Amino acid sequence: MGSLKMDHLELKEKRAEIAQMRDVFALMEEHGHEQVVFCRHARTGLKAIVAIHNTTLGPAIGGCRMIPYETTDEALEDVLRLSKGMTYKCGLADVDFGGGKMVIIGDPAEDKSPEMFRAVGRFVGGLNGRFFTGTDMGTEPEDFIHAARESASFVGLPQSHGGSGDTSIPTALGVLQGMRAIATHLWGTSSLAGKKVAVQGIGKVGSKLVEMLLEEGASVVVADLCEERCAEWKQRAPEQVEISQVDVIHQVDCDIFAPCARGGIINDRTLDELQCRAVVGSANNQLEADRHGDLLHARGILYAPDYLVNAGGLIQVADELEGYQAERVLAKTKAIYDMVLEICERSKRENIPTCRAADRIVVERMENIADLRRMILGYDRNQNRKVGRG
Ligand SMILES: NC(=O)C1=CN([C@@H]2O[C@H](COP(=O)(O)OP(=O)(O)OC[C@H]3O[C@@H](n4cnc5c(N)ncnc54)[C@H](O)[C@@H]3O)[C@@H](O)[C@H]2O)C=CC1
Ligand SMILES: O=C(O)CCC(=O)C(=O)O
Repeated sequence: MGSLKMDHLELKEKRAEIAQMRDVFALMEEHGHEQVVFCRHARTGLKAIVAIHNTTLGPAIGGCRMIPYETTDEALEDVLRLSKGMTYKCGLADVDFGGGKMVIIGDPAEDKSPEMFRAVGRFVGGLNGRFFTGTDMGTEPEDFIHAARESASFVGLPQSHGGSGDTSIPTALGVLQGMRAIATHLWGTSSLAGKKVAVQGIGKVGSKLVEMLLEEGASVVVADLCEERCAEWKQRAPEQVEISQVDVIHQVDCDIFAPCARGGIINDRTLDELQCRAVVGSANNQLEADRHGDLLHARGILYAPDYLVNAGGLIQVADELEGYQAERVLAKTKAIYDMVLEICERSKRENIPTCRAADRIVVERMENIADLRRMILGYDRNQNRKVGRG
C-alpha cells in the first residue's frame, strides 16, 4: 500500500477519470437496458461488466468476451451494444431467452487464470439465473470449466464436462447457411463453388467457416492479426487461399465479405471502399450504426443481418439449457437459410434494408410474446401468490 499522500493523489486522478466517464444510467436509457453489473476481484485482477438488456422472452443469455479494452468506457459501450444485439438474436431465433453479455477487460493471452474464471463463476452465479454465459472472442470452452465449479450459469462447456461443446461450430454453419441463401437470392443457386469470400478474422468461428468454404469449392482471402494463422491456411490450401493485410481486407474485390472479428467494420470510412456483392459474417454488431445498413442497401450490397446468421451458437446453448439434442440444434441452425431468404424477399418487396426487415420481425415477435405474458397462468394457493412467467 502506498503512502497516504500518494493515495490522495491517486484518488484525485481516479475522480478525474470517473468525471470523464459517461453517465451509465443515461447510456442504459439510450439503449433500453435493464441492468448493468460491474465486477472486480482484486486477487485475480478480474474486471468485468455484465449487461442485461431485455428479459421479456426469458432470462438473459450471451457470451463472455475478453479483450484488452483501453478504457472502461470502451468496454461498457461494447457490452451494452452486444447485449442489445443478443435480445434481437434471441427474438429472431425464437428461443425463450433475453439479451445479455459479459466483457472481461484483459488480454486473453496474458491475464487469464483458473481462479479468475472461478471469480467469474461467483459473480455470474450471484445473478441467480438471470444471466447465462459462455464463449465469445478471447474465451474458450475450457475457461468455463473453472467458472462452472462455482455456479450453474455457464453454457457451451466441453462435452466432457456436461456441456454442448464448442459453439463456434454451429455459428460457422449458420453463417455458411446465410451465404448459401444470399447466393440463391443473388445468383439463383445456393452453391458457393467458385465464389470468392474475404474472411476478416480466422479465430474460432472464422477458421471453421474457412474450412467449410474450402470444402464447398469457394476460394478465400483471409486476414488476421495473428499472421501465423493466415500462413497455416495458405499452406493447407495454396490454390484456394490468399492472404490480405488486416487493414484492407474489406476492400478485397470479392463476392462476399465475411467479418468474423470485432464489430463496427461497416462504417463511414469503410463503406465506400467495399467491393463485394454481399456482407455475411459472424461478427456481432458489424454495422457501426443502423444507418450503415441503409447505406449498404443504397449501394446495392446485400447485408445478411449479423444477429440472424450468427445465431448458431445461441441456438446450441439455448438448447443445452433445455436438454441438448444435437439433431435439433442442427435443424434449427440449417433453418437460418430460410430466414435469410425470407428477409431478402421482404427487403425487396418493401424496398427496405435487410437489417430493418429483420428488426421489424423481432419487434413484432417480442410485442406478441410480451402481450401473451401479461396473462396470469393461475393462482397457487399454497404459495399464496400468482404463478406464471410474466
Ligand atoms: N464463438 C461463437 O460461437 C460466436 C461468435 N460470434 C462473434 O464472431 C466474432 C468472432 O468470434 P470468435 O471466432 O469466437 O472469436 P476469436 O477470439 O476466437 O477470434 C477472433 C479472431 O479475430 C482476429 N482479429 C481481431 N481483430 C482483428 C482485425 N482487426 N482484423 C483481422 N482479424 C482480427 C483475432 O486475432 C482472432 O483470431 C466475434 O464478433 C463474436 O462476437 C458470434 C456468435 C457466436
Ligand atoms: O455463446 C453464447 O453464450 C451465446 C451466443 C453469443 O454470445 C452470441 O451469439 O454472440
